[in-house]
Amino acid sequence: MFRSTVITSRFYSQVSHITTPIYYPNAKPHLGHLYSSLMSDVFHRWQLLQGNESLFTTGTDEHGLKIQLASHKNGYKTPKEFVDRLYEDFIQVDKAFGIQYTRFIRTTDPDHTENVSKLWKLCHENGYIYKGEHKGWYSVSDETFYPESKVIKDSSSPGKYLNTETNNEVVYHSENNYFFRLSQFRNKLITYIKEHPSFIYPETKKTQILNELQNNPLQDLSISRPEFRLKWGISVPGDESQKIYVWFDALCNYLTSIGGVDAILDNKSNAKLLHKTSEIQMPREWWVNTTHVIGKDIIKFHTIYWPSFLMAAGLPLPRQVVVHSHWICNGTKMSKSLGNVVDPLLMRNCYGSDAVRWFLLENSQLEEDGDFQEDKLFHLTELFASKWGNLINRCCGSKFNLHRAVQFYAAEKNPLKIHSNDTLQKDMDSLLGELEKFPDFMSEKIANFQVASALRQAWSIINEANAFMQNSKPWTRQKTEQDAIIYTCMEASRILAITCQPVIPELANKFLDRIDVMKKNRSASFAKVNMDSNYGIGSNNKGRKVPIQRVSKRHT
Ligand SMILES: Nc1ncnc2c1ncn2[C@@H]1O[C@H](COP(=O)(O)OP(=O)(O)OP(=O)(O)O)[C@@H](O)[C@H]1O
Repeated sequence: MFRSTVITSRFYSQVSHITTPIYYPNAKPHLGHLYSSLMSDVFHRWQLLQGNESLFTTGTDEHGLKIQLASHKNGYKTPKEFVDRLYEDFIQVDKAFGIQYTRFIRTTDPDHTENVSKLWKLCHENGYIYKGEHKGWYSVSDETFYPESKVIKDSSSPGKYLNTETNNEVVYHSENNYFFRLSQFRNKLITYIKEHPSFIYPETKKTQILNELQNNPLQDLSISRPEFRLKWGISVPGDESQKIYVWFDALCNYLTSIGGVDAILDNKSNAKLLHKTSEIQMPREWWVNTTHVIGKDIIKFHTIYWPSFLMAAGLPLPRQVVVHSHWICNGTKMSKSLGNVVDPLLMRNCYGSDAVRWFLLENSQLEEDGDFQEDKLFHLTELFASKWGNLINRCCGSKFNLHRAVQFYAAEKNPLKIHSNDTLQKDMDSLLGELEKFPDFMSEKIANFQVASALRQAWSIINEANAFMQNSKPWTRQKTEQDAIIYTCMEASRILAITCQPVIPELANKFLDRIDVMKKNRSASFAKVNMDSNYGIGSNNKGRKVPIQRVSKRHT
């Protein structure tokens, strides 16, 4: 399921690999899944726009008891038939929203199952896995054992118990399992996190995990389940009576997707592990430049369990784990199990994929839960049409000549001047100044996964350009001043559209098409004032289509 063919890493400092969590295909994806994928997609597209090399992997976590039970409940003959049907829903959402992954990994892919066994064997050979008896409170829904201290009686159902972390039901169990010596990693993790202060991001999440590690000893972790209870999983190497715990299996996807354990250890491409058409050279370089984007619900698995598994296997750790907050609905986390979800496909059909993409990024903050409001999404589509679309329509009106303006100011490099009006000159200089700063501002925000403020800044520039157009009345002015105004406003649109391509790939390109920016002039290096001296050729011709249509609000 690779999309590209040969992936090289010529500039090691400029390679990056970004991942989403692999999602559990036990029900259709919702807006929360799209959000994690979108954050990763924007980061990946940004790297490509800069001419850097980037890999982006996402996928589905297809083993485990929850899938086994859901498949049975939904009347499927086997869990494989069930996941074969449901993973397509995730691909469909990715396609609908232009999520441009380089690999969609499924944990049932043969290279993955082989790779999980390898990781297990390494941890075992290094003495970090042993067999023992496991007693405790188990939640089927969370596939996790909880300590006694986190178990309470369910006040609404006598005889039932709940865990205090997720509020899901727990039952008391005793069984033989394999254990991972997690307890041995507490100090190693504390040291690593302190020495690599950006490993867990944002800062508050780093502090949370450090506090947790400093205040609580780590218990060894049960990493297998008896086959009679969990049929749908990867067998423990050398012991068919046990299946590997779903988190050990799932987390390993991040290694599989760029070549697997052996390839990373040897730092050689391992064609055998990969799909035949693709090859990743120097996989270790990609691995150490890997960023995991995750929701805060799975922070423990990615910042405690996963680094410990890697250390146990003698593998290096990824660069960073970026933890985002949740989209909530009716006061609680939007989740498949609760069903309190917003269907991304429905929103796309009503408002378009790019509007949803921009909306999710502009209305979210890494550290605060977000509330989805359809009214706001609709309002955004109005802004695209009435502010950005309208600015382009006006400058591309038949009274003006954008190409002439581009030639005069970009090609011939004449100074942009409005004579005898200091206020307008100031407005123009301010707009050009904002434009010069915008791409770097966006770059910094994308690197910090805080795109909202950059998108708000884009609106501020569009508003400034609209006000400048209105106040300067280009239709009343002589040619060179008229051209200076039209040119400045369309430089705003051009630079913003190039820079915002990773966020609104379709719409940005429609805007660029409308002002006849050549395809080869849409990379990051062109996002500078006066950088393109050859656009706008047919933009003021009569009969050109508007780049964006208004949409109606959905009746709810
Ligand atoms: N409400 C949400 N807001 C933001 N991200 C979410 C949300 N729900 C899921 N995600 C993303 O999906 C990941 C979890 O995937 P999962 O398939 O377990 O979703 P889920 O809806 O929580 O499922 P379930 O209800 O079955 O536990 C999160 O870590 C996050 O990346």
